[in-house]
Amino acid sequence: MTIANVIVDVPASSINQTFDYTIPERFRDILQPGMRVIVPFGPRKVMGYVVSLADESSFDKLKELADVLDLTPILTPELLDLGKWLAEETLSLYITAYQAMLPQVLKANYKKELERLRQDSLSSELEAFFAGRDFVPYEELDNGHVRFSKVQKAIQDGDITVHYLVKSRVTKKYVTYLEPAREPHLLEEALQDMSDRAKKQQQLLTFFIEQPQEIKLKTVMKKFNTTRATINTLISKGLLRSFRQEVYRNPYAQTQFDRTEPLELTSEQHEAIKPVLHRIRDHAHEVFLLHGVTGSGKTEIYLQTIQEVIDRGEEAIVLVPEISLTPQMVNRFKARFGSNVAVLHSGLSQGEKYDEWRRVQQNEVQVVVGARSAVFAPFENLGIIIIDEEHETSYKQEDQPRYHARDVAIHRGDYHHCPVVLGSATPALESYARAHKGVYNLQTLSKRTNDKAMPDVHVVDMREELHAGNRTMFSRHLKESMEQRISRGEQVVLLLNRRGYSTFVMCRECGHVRECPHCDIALTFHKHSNQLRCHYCSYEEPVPMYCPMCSSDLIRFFGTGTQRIEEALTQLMPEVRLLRMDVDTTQRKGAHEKLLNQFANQEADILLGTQMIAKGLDFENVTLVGVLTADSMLNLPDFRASEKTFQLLTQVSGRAGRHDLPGEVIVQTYTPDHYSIELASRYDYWQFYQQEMKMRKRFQYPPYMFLSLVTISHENHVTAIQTAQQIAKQLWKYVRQDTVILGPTPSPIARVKDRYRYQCMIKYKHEPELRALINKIIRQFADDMRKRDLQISVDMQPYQLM
Ligand SMILES: Nc1ncnc2c1ncn2[C@@H]1O[C@H](COP(=O)(O)OP(=O)(O)OP(=O)(O)O)[C@@H](O)[C@H]1O
Ligand SMILES: [Zn+2]
Ligand SMILES: [Zn+2]
Repeated sequence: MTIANVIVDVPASSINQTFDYTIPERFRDILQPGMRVIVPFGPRKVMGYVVSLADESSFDKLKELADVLDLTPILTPELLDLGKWLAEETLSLYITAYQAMLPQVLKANYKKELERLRQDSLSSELEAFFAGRDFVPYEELDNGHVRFSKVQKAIQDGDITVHYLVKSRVTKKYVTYLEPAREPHLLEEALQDMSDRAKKQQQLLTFFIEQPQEIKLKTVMKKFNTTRATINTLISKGLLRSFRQEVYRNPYAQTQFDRTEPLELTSEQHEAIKPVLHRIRDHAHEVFLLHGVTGSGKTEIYLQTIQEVIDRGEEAIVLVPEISLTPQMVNRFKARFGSNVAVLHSGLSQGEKYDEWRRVQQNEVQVVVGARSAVFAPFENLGIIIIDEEHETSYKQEDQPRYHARDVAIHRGDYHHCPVVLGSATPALESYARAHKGVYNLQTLSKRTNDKAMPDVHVVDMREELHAGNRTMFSRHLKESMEQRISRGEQVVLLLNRRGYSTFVMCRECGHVRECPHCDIALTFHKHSNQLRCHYCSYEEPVPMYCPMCSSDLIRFFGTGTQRIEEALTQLMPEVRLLRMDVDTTQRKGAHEKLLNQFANQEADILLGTQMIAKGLDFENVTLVGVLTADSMLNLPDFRASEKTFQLLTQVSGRAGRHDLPGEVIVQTYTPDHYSIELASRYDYWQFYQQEMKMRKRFQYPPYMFLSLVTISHENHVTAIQTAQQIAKQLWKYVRQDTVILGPTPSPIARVKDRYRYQCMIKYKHEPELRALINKIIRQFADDMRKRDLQISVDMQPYQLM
C-alpha cells in the first residue's frame, strides 16, 4: 500500500473528511490503520489518524506524510469504525470523535524517546543505533540508519519501548531487575575461577546460583551492601544481566483489599443472572435492563457475570457515574478481581490515566471500571458491558461529540456479540419503555438481599409549617427526629435538592408555581426584564404581584444554598457536629473522600450536601435521611423534572437503614400531592412510570418523540437571531408534516461569554434524513462560521435544556 487516508487534527467542518498522502518508502512496511502520523496541511504540519490504506488515490499531486508517531496502532479497527459511526450519529467531526476515545497524553504531539529495556539481545543494527545510550530521541529514527520495521519488531518483543515526554518523563516508571545470564553450573565454574579478592562478586554469584529468579537491582544492592560498579563488572563478564520493566503508577497502591468470594445468590438474583450468563456463553448480543430496588444486590450480579467473562478469557467494561466512583464502589471490584481491574476517572493525573489505559491496551487487565469515556476502552474481546445507575444524565457528554454512553455501549455490544446490562433502581423512562416493549430484556429484583424493608418515608407539607408559624427551613418533625437520633448516637444525612441556575416563582401560601400555559413546565424568572419566561416555547408574562390562585402576596423566588442551610442549622442546633459537602467543599483532590471518611468514622452527626451525597453511599449508622426541598428540581424548566425528582428521592431513601438499625426518611415539600413525590414515598416505580408516560404523551416528549436541538451563537445579537430564523425556515421546508420546529427562541442562558444564543428544537417521530438535512443547512453557513465566528452546534439527544 502506498497511500494513507488520514483524518487530520483541524477542527473545522470544512475539513471533515479524509485526506490522501503518499507513504514514504521507509514507512511502507510498518504503517497500519489506527496509527497517528504527522502530515503537511497547508503551510503547517498537523497530527492525524490513519484510518485506512490504499493503493491509489483519485487525487494527483499528493503530498508525502512527514512522520509516523506510533509504531503500534492506538486505535483498533473496531474503534476506527466506532469513531466514524459516532461522528455521523452525533453530527460531530471525525477528529473530535477519535480524540474523545483516547487519553489526553495521546492527543497532543508530545516529544518521544526510544528506550532500551534489555542490555543484551538487541540486534547489531539496533545496538549501533543506541550506541551505548539508554534513551534515544525518536527523531533519530529519521536519519535512516535503522529500519522502522526492526524497531517495530523490537517493541513487540519488549526489548524497546516508546516513551512520551509529558513534562519531564512522567509517563512511565521503571524498575531495573537483575537475573543470571547463564545456567547455574556455568556460574559455578565462573565462581571457581574468580579471584579471592572479589568478595562481593563471589557473594553475588553464590546468591544467583542458589536462586536463579530475577530480582530487583535495588534489593540486591541493599542486601549485599554493594555498588552498581560491582554489578556492572559481573554484567560485563556476561554472568548477570539487567533489564528494566515498566511499573504502572497505581492510584490504589496504598489500599489493601480483602479478597471477597462470590456470594450465594438469592433466588431473585439467580433468576436475573441466568439469561445474562446464557448470552455470555452463546456469544450473543442482547440488552438487559436490570431493575432492582436499592440494596437488592445488583452489584453482586455484575460481579458474577464479570467472573464468567473472565473465566472465558474475555473482557468487561463497567461504567459507573463519575460521582459514584467512590473508593467504596471501586473497592468492591478490586476486592473481587484484584489487579485484574483498571480504573478510569477524572480524578487521576494525566500520567495515571495513560497508565490505566495502557494496561487495557496491552491486555494486562480484563476489567475496566470507569466513568463515561471508559466505554471506549480498547478491549478486543469484550464479553459484557455493564452500566450501573443507567438513568444518570452524566452518561451524556455535553460537548462535542455529544454522545450518550448507553448508545455507544449497545453499539459495541452488538459488534462483539455480547450482552449489555443496564442497571438501576429507577431506570430512565426511555429505557423502561424499551424494556416494556420487549426491545430490552427486563429483569427485576424487588427485594433487598437482607429482606430489610425499605425505610418509611414521611412527606411533610411545608405550607402547614408556615401556617403553624414555623418560618425556618426545618419542619418540626425533622427537627425532633434529628435531635432524637443524634442523642442516640445515630447519624443523619440531609439533602438539599438543588440543581441548575434558574430560579422559579412560588407562592409560599398555597404552593402554587407559575407554569407555562402551553408546556406544563415552570416559568423561569428573568431578573433584568422582571419577566417569567418559558424555555420551550418562549411564552412570557410579567411577574405577578399577587398569587393568581390565592391572592396572597407571599410570592418568593426560589433558590437556596447549602451554606445558608448550614448557618440556619447551626443556629437551630448549636451543639451538633456538621459536615457540608457541595461543590465548594469538594474542590480539592481527595476532599470528597476525606469528608466521607470523617462521616464514616462518626466524626460528625450530620452530613449536609447536594446531589453528590445521594448515590452509592452506605453508612451503617445512618438512620435518618432528610430532604429539605424536594420540589426545587420539580420546577426547573425541564420535561424530565418529575423523573429526576422521583429518581433522586428514591436513591436517597435507599441510603437509610440498610443495616441493622431501622431507617426513616423525611421529605419536606410544598407540593406533597405531586405524583413524583407521592409515588417516590411509596417506592412505586411502576405507577410513576405509567403516570409519567401519560404526561410525555400528552406533551409530546421523549420517549414518544425524538428531540434535536440546534444552537446558534454570535457576538452580534441580530446575526444570531437572523441565522436562527433562516435555519428554522429551512427546516420547516423539508421536514415531514408531523414534525414540529420550536423556535427560534433565546437559549435559556441567553448570553454566554458575550455571545448571544438562540435555539431551535426539532420534535419528531420519524425523520430518517434529519442528520443529512441539518448537515446540508449548516454547510450553507460555512463561510460565516469560518470568517465571522458564527457557531452552530447540534445535539441529537439533548439532556441539558437549560
Ligand atoms: N446473594 C447475596 N447474599 C447475601 N448478601 C448479598 C447478596 N447479594 C448482595 N448482598 C449484599 O447486599 C448488600 C446490597 O447489595 P448491592 O450493593 O449489590 O445492591 P445494589 O442493588 O447494587 O444496591 P444500590 O442500588 O443501593 O447500589 C451488599 O452489602 C451486598 O454485599
Ligand atoms: Zn398562592
Ligand atoms: Zn411554553
